[in-house]
Amino acid sequence: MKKISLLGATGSIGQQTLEVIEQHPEKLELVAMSIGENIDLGRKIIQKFSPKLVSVMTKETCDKLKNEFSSDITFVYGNDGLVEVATYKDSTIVLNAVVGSVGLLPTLKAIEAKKSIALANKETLVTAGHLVMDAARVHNVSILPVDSEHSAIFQCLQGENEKNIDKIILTASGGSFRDKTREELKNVTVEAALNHPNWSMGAKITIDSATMMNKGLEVIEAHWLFGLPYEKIDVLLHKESIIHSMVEFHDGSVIAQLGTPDMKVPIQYAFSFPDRYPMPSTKERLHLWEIGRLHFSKPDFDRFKCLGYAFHAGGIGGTLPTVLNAANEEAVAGFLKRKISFLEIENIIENALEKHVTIKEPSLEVIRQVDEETRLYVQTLLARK
Ligand SMILES: NC(=O)C1=CN([C@@H]2O[C@H](COP(=O)(O)OP(=O)(O)OC[C@H]3O[C@@H](n4cnc5c(N)ncnc54)[C@H](OP(=O)(O)O)[C@@H]3O)[C@@H](O)[C@H]2O)C=CC1
Ligand SMILES: CC(=O)[C@@H](O)[C@H](O)COP(=O)(O)O
Ligand SMILES: [Mn+2]
Repeated sequence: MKKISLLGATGSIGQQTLEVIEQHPEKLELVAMSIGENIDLGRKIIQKFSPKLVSVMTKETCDKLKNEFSSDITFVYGNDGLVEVATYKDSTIVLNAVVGSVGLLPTLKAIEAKKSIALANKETLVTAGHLVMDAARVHNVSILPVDSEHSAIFQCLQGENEKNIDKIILTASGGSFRDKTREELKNVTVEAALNHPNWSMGAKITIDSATMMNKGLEVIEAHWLFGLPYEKIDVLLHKESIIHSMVEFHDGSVIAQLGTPDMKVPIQYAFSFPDRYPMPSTKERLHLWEIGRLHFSKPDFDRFKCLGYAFHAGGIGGTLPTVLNAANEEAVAGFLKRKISFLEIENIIENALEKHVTIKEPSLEVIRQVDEETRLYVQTLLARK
């Protein structure tokens, strides 16, 4: 039985993780979880799964829920609460599905507590990949990718010698506006941006997908997970999201992982690895004859500027990816609140990157400082709008 701590149970990945747990009750059990602001959904999850430990965002919510539920359930709150869930004594694996760099500290603490990490929260690796991967090495802990592309690459690499990799090829749908020109992007709405062609996901990642910052974050995530230089990481536009990514080896062979666009597959693989659990018989399988044709093209870096910013920040390293991530989180929040236009997201990120003087090999304290300073800088820009 795998005992799971789930960070971000009320989100898109969190909900799909709970479905996977329900589908395999003899193998998977939820023992601890965190929720954000969605208290109503949180209540329903607690009633259904009876976790032993629950973290919420505020003391007020914590006190309220303590009065509603039996004393068998412990309630905690805030960033310390996230860490308590991540390090809960009875859990063996932590699935981190919170959004944003708030996921960094719980990940590091879970690694120190020797929990396996199933990582959906890509911002953690973008912000401080060197700290996370070093900690995983020191504590001999596995980081199992949940992000669909990285799970695909991880699956393609099973039984392979990493020295034979020529490159990895991350596929990208191109997001909600993949067929629009830059001129047409000037007046796009939040609603249109939230309408991803293939995946149903949380708001922040759906906007990232539309700017292609999602793919940029994934390039940096891949660099850390697979220990590859940026020259060996390619991005390929593939609008159907059927091939989830590929690895090209030095004998010219290319191995790909395919499947319908369904996050429950990589979530489940992170739990079942190195085994595989069967897919429920009710679930639709991949029928390539129904799809007919798959399409591929190279991304245009002038069209998708965020992709270029991510390769640049990743290549320089140090604190620059921290700035990239924090500026992006704040700019996307500003767009979702309708303070700025879609194209202003990339202008803000470019400004923040240009202004920053990179610090090499930053400590956690420096990462936190740079993250906070960048957020304040972007908030100042947003306040002028
Ligand atoms: N959705 C997807 O298909 C994929 C997502 N990912 C990555 O997985 C992560 C989660 O994405 P997704 O599920 O879409 O996001 P959602 O926005 O749907 O969910 C985020 C979760 O985090 C919680 N949360 C948000 N802010 C805080 C905070 N400050 N403190 C504590 N909890 C918080 C939310 O709580 P509440 O809702 O209760 O406020 C919710 O449970 C992201 O890093 C994303 O990039 C990667 C691949 C695919
Ligand atoms: C499901 C998943 O892993 C997302 O990160 C997805 O890849 C987003 O799609 P694009 O960024 O390719 O549009
Ligand atoms: Mn992805």
